[in-house]
Amino acid sequence: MTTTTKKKAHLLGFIQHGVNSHATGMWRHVKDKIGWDFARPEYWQHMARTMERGMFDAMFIADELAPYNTHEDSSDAIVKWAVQCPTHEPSTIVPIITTATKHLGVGVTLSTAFEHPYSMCRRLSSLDHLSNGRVAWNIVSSYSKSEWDAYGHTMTERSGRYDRLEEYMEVCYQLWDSWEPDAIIADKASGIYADPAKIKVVNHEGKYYKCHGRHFCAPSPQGRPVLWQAGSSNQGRDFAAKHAEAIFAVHPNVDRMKQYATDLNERLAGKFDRKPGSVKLIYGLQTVVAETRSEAQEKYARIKECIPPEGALAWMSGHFGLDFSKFDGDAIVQNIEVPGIQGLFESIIYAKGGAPVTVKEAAMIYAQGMGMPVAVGTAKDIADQIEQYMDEGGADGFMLAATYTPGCFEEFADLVVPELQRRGRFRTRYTGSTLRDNLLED
Ligand SMILES: Cc1cc2nc3c(=O)[nH]c(=O)nc-3n(C[C@H](O)[C@H](O)[C@H](O)COP(=O)(O)O)c2cc1C
Repeated sequence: MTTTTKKKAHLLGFIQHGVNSHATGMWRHVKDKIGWDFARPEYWQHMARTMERGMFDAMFIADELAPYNTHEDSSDAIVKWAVQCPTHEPSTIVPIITTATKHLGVGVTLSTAFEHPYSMCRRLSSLDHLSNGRVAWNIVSSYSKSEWDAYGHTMTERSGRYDRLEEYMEVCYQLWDSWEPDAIIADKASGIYADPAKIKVVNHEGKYYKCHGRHFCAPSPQGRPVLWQAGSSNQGRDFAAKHAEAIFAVHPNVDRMKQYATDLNERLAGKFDRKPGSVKLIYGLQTVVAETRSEAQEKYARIKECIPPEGALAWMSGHFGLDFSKFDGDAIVQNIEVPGIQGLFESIIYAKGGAPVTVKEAAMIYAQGMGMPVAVGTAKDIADQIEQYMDEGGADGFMLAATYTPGCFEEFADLVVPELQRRGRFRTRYTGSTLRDNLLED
């Protein structure tokens, strides 16, 4: 008789370096950040230790570079309702998180749009050194007009952004791979620190970038950060299948998850000669856990009460690059095309299994957790749902969207993690020494 071992889940805490993450209005929840200030290191140290106690793979920090300004051609509603605003620079908290922990990784979202690959590589190599190899990079290229306005550039359209991103990665790989492993001699007697013959000068003259110089950092523990991606258009999926080691996707139900996993595996094998299943598929999930189902439903209702309708609509306008204030609240989203994040818009379109969703409904669904499925119930209920998404939907793990913090992660670590461990679906100790080791293990 053969027994098949079911795969174990990977877990990440999905947040922003700001007053509010991805559940709009959560800053006003009675349990949010009691005694904590998001702009102080103690909060991040506590969040990090909580996630490490729960044996998460990493904390994953989303980012955008400026408040959205699509809604009514303004960022008023965004600042008024704290819609991902204020948000501080994400890489500044990486060393705080990694010095408070031994194993927890950090995924950091950094846009390529306004930064040269040379300084991006230097920053990421430095962070990988300081964290002992626990850094991932969520590669984004600025989908929001507000970012281009803030940096004083005209926004390029999607295909141009991906074209440029390809070249960006080419430069990054050259820089990260330019030091041979034995380039450092550090011979005090002769005074020779490194062998120049073993450190390539990168000479890149491309359509978008020029780079002539040596990478300023010696090879870091992981060599390069774990490469993460969340592109969801056709081009975005190809980019992810070519470059990513892990993907973050949001799908509201098992069927959509299954379709996505099949599509990705076809791209991996068919277009990029990579093994199907070799890229970790991490799906967004929001959880509301309690000792009883009725208590969990009660909690969920309190969370939803915090959402400000205007802030919800403004967030949707920001993510999808379209001014939803111009639409009738009863207009059907299935009839609307958006220029912004395609994959997340699909999570709205399929929010009711493909049945019509109005703009008004969409805004409230989206504002509560970016269109992710919400698991509400006891630890057993949530573990059942997690197992189903893994066994039927192809998930390798979950990006757990914050509600009130740090409470939602404390509750998950205390209640859901032990249940998953009892079922053999989650690690009971960290086995790897780097984020890549831990994340890529089965
Ligand atoms: C689940 C998910 C999370 C994302 N998080 C971010 C983010 O934090 N910052 C950002 O600038 N873009 C983010 N994006 C945007 C994408 O990485 C990508 O740039 C955008 O979707 C445009 O590419 P696409 O048209 O291929 O989807 C996210 C997208 C998805 C699907």
